[in-house]
Amino acid sequence: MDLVNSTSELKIQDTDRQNKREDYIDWKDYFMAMAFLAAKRSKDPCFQVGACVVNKENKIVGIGYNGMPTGCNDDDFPWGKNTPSPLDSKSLYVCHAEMNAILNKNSADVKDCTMYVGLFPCNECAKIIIQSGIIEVVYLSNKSWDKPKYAASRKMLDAAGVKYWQYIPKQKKIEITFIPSCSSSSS
Ligand SMILES: Nc1ccn([C@H]2C[C@H](O)[C@@H](COP(=O)(O)O)O2)c(=O)n1
Ligand SMILES: [Zn+2]
Repeated sequence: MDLVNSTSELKIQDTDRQNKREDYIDWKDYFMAMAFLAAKRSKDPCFQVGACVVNKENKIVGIGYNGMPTGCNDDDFPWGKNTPSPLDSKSLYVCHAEMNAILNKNSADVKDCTMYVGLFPCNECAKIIIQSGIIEVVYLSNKSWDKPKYAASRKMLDAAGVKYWQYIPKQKKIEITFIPSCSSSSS
């Protein structure tokens, strides 16, 4: 790029920086993205699920992902499924993302909060969601919708008046680059 072009490009960028950014992510994409980022911590080889609990002031009060309970070493406990012995199957051990997000809360309680989660909650998580006072669940995928545990989950959430709805993100992808933006505005 020659000097003239790069100077005019800089001028355009400087003018842009006088105004508020318009391409920031909205709250819902932000909270769902936080759930997806948390999921990246999961060691599950098949499903990485994350959940993010948000209060009425749009503050995150809990975040979690699916993983082995504290003290149960990820390398010693099984990650397989449908094993000859059920004792060797992850499902008896893994704490679901929803449960972890609620238990990890940094507030006194999660009453009247909304949960953002990558997968629709199972029946066990629905019980914990209801008992914790969460009033809304926003989920992205409902891949196992017809399985009994998800039907039971809906039945309980409906009875308890917990609202749930599928979120369609505004953007397909949110990229994180570990390079500061506005780095050329040195003066
Ligand atoms: N809403 C959900 C659903 C599943 N998980 C976790 C639990 C396992 O690590 C994995 C797959 O579960 P499966 O369908 O095989 O019982 O995903 C979760 O955290 N939250
Ligand atoms: Zn669950």
